[in-house]
Amino acid sequence: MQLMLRPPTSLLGADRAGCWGIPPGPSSAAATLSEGCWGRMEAEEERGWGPQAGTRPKMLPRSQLRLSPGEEQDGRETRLRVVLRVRPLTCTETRRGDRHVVRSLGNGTVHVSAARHDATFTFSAVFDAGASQEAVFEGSGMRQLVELAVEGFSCTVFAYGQTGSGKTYTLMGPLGQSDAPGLLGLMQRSFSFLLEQSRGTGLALSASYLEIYNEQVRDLLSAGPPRALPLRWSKTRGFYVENQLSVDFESLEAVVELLLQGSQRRRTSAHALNGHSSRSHAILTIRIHSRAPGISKQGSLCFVDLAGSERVKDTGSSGELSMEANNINRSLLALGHCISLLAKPRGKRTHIPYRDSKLTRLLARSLGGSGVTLMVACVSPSSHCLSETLSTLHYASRARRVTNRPVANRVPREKLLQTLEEEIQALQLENLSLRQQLSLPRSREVPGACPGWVGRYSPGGLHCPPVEGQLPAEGAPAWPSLYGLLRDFVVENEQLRQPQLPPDPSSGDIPTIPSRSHVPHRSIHIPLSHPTWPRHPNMMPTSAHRLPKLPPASSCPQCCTNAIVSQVGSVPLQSMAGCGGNLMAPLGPHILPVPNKGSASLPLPAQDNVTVPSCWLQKGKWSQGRSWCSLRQHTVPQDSQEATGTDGRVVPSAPPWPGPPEPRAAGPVPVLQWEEASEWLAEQI
Ligand SMILES: Nc1ncnc2c1ncn2[C@@H]1O[C@H](COP(=O)(O)OP(=O)(O)OP(=O)(O)O)[C@@H](O)[C@H]1O
Repeated sequence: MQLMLRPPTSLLGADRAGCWGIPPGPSSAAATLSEGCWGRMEAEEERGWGPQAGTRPKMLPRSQLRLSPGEEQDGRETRLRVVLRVRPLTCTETRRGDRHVVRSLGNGTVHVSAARHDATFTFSAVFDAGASQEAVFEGSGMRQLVELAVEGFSCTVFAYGQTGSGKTYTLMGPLGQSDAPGLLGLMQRSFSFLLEQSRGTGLALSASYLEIYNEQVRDLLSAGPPRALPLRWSKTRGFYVENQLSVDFESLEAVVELLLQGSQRRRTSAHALNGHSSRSHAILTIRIHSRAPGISKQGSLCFVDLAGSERVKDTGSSGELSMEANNINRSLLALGHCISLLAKPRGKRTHIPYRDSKLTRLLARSLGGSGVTLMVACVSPSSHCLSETLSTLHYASRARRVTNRPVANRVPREKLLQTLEEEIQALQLENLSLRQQLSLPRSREVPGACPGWVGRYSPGGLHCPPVEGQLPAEGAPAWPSLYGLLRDFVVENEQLRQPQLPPDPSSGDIPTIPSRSHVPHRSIHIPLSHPTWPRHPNMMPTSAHRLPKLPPASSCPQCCTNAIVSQVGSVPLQSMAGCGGNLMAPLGPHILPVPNKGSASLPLPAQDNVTVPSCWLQKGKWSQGRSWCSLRQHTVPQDSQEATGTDGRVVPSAPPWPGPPEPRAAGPVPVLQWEEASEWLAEQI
């Protein structure tokens, strides 16, 4: 699909033609943006930057939008950017003889005039009825928002306004009219720009689409009758929807098709003010995972098409329609309440009642959180809608005072790896110092073991290049090996400290143990019952060593074939968990299982969502796509769950996963979630 971002004049004419009355006054108000990043734009708006009537939208130089890998912008207070769009009068309004009561004065200012209501409001940009879809895309700052999402920020654009004020039109344009590219909305233009950005940069893109209908969260992409999905909260992720379907895409056609499919499933009805009124809030989220080597960022771009506020007497709703309207109004009220509280200076803010509605829970990050947010307020210029218009304008003005502290999202895996590496390094240094005190050799080199391993994890050389064939390749999951190393160092540490332990046959060299008072004591938390934890009655560390949960390596049938060799550590391993006893290494180097990239046992990012390739959405592939969910369950062999080990040998044991301490039977167990692991690790270290 070719997206023409600058529509021919004829198409713009079509946009304005027909029933739509174009008001007199300033020509197409396209905002002129300051040059700089999002934060700078806001600062300059404060100094009077805003839309200039009649000027062409100006694109920001890309170089100025790029954030450095250090993200020096992170955490800085940034205001919500609020722009206003005034739609043209509809046929009905024109026929009725409604007057224009909303006029753009330029410079981001809009004037509302009516008998007893005369008011002026200022926004970051104002688009009057003549503004094209392109002008809104360029002038609203949407392009910058996409760029920030690519940089790892959680970006949200939400359209707010009375029913029939043009929210859906602004975000999606008239859906299904692919022959009129000039009418494409912010979404399609953003997709197109995003895909342009992703070319050759290794971005992985996926989309999810849900609606909040009558306070129920429903997946718009999953097949079958809509069913409510649970909304959960976690310390690291905040509020999130569990089991939401997420679909990978690589082309504009694919994502536009998803948008179309989802929107067709969304609840809509006709009422007096809109023949195709949305009865639910819709949230389409694009997740952007940058796979560039070095820095791994995970941004998101979220489009929120709020259902319109409505006065039941105006819309003539009754029965189901009126119940929907009540739910819509209630959630918008909760949103307004949060915005009012968030508009206060940070020091004076009280508790923000995000939990009052599903909508505010899902928007928590975008409002007062760590995201970057654009609000497009939509109004009708009609005198008939005056009070609703004023209400929207007040609402939007208040939203301008809300501030966020945007923080770019790094993939948790990165943090996890970094923390593990730091722990390993610290432990290694400590063991070295213990060995010095015991007059032992500096390290227990095992003849024939790979030198690269030690090189990489020597105190000063955590990041030395790996030796080919012995370490995980670039992009391969390194952390199972890091866990193995950490465990080895912990065991060695305990051996060096505890005289009653049997000497390590591989080194045979632990003479005396210093008293604890002589050595600095470190506490590394490792779950003793972890499958890779070597069980020995005498080897139980006195400090509660606990490692973050790991998926049982046993689940990966290939892990043995992909084993890597470690020469660090010397615990007499009878067998390694998850390798069915094949990895016995009582005297030699440890063999640590490295599951294949993408194998079922590996924790994948974003596991709360079920990700399927977009092709599965095609007819006939749904069942396959859905059943993929169940791949997240895998089997742990019985032997890896037993913990005997009274003979001084290390025997694998079943790990009690945090939660209810039920003994787990052999069979499917849940795969570790990255979020859980990193969360727990963060808590423990
Ligand atoms: N800027 C515009 N130019 C031309 N037509 C518009 C514009 N804005 C809205 N419309 C038309 O107005 C009608 C109502 O718009 P839309 O459905 O987008 O409103 P809405 O705010 O999403 O309403 P609801 O909240 O009820 O879903 C549609 O027919 C749409 O095509």
